[in-house]
Order: sequence, then structure tokens, then C-alpha cells
Amino acid sequence: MERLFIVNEHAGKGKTKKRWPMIQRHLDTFGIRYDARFTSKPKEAIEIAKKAVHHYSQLIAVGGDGTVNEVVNGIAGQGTLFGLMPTGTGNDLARTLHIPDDPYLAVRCLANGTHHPMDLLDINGFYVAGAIGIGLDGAVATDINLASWKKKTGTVGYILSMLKLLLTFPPFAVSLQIDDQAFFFPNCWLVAIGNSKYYGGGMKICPQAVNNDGVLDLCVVHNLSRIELLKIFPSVFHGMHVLHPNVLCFQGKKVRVTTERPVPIHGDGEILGNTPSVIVVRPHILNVLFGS
Ligand SMILES: Nc1ncnc2c1ncn2[C@@H]1O[C@H](COP(=O)(O)OP(=O)(O)OP(=O)(O)O)[C@@H](O)[C@H]1O
Repeated sequence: MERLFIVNEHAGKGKTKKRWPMIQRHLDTFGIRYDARFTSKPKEAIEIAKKAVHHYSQLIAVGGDGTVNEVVNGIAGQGTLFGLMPTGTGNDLARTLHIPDDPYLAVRCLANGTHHPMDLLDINGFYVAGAIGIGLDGAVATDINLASWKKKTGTVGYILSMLKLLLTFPPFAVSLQIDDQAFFFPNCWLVAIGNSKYYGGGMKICPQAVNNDGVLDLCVVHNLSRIELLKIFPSVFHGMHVLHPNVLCFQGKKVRVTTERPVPIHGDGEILGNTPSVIVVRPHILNVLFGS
């Protein structure tokens, strides 16, 4: 068998459970033969994917960005083709790869089989397909992941967490070593490192990021009052925050992040511990199926 679908029925607050039978019908319509495995607990998709690379030439994640990152971590560097059916809440990688939300159109993309190599971010041996956030947004991700009702309410939970942390999270001093250049920001809110443009369900945090250019893009938000930060926040959905003089963009291949106190890190919404940290771009390490 050529294709394995790894299905997280818990992704998308019940959406995946409803969508999977539709996806199956469309797969039959297109005459696509496949096997399917369902995850029974968090992180299991990594193990399923690791074993499946020996038996399948294509692995397709059915879920959101959490499921995507788990499958990606099981297959990166193995040459196995990676595809996805977006049935999660945020679906940021699907947005980047132009894979439609509609199950019929998503299956049609898969049937067309257009693929290209893509870069990934490597943080302490863990791969991230979209973007990493350090500081304020890491604290927001932590807050949401700790309160399951906030996860369930989606955007409402996100906005409530963001407002709470905008009022309470203290800025931090950060040293960045980007390749051979050193920077210091004494009053920083967040450092985002993008392989792709999006995180957090459509926030264009690193608008210049291209996921197959062999470089990582950084966005540093610093030296703003809480009120100013609140004011520029909506502009991130259009990537216009980078026009503000206190939002700085950099590019590189490797970044070392050192902070005066440990601050939280997330990768595509999953909690990845605290600083200090080193993030490296791994060029063309994953072959991905994409839409038109
Ligand atoms: N059987 C399971 N029971 C509970 N949780 C699971 C199970 N299988 C996987 N998970 C976890 O579900 C979490 C959420 O999945 P995922 O991120 O794909 O969906 P989402 O949060 O709705 O979408 P997005 O990340 O795009 O917003 C993942 O962290 C994954 O580890």
C-alpha cells in the first residue's frame, strides 16, 4: 500500500470526526487506495509515522497543526512524501501550502500529487513546520494549553489569554546571536522565528518567510508600552506590524536566543519549554504535497 492517513479524531474540536467519512468518500471517488491509523493519545502520531516510513511512500496527516508537526517529526529527512488534510482549528501549514479546507478540494490536491521540498526549523532536535514564538506568545500558548476550556473555545479563548497576558506578562531582556551577528534588546515582548509566514490560526507573524529558501525569518517586537502593543496587535493578521519602527525583521540560518530569565517557547502552538534555545533551519528536509 502506498498511502497511510494518520487521523487525529480529536483535532478541530470534533471537526475531524465529522470530516473523515467525507474524506473517505472523496478518496473512493478519486480511486485513491489507502490505509488509515487513528491516534489514541497525544504524540502517538510521531511513533506511528516513524514506523510507517518503512512501509508507505506517502503519509497524510488528518488534523491540525499539532498533528502535522507530530507526523513531520516522524518522517523528516526520510524521503517519504508528506501530505495533509486540514481538519484542525488553525491549519496554518495548510494555509501556507494552499491546501483548501474543503475536503473534496483537499483530496483533489492530493490526487494531483504536486510536491516540492520544504525547510523545517530544528529546535533542540524537534522540528517545527510553521513558526516558533518566544516570550509573550509562548506565554499565551502555555496559558491556552493549561486551560482546556480555552482550547475548546478557539478564537475566544485565544483572545482572552492574549488580553490577560498583555496586562500581566513582563517584557524581558534578550540576546540574539543570528549567524555571526549579535543583538541585544533590553525590553523585548516577543521573538518569532518563522519557517513559514503564519502561526496562531492566520497571524502573518513573519510575512517575508518562504518555506523553501534555506533561511529562517525573525520578527522582534520590543520597546513598546502595553497600550502600543495592544494597538498594533490586529495588524499582525495582515503582516503590517512589521512597518512599525519597534518591530524588527532579520534573516539567518541559525539563531541562539538567551534571555535574562527563562521565557516560554511554542512551536505552532505546542509548548516547547523555555529559553535559552538554539534554532537552526534544515533546508529541504521534507517533501510536501501542496495545492495550486
Ligand atoms: N486520541 C487523542 N486524544 C487526545 N488528544 C490527542 C489524540 N491524538 C492526538 N491528540 C492531540 O490533539 C492535539 C490537537 O491536535 P491538532 O493540533 O491537530 O488540532 P487543533 O488544535 O484543533 O488544530 P490547530 O493546531 O491547527 O489549531 C495535538 O496536540 C495532539 O497531540
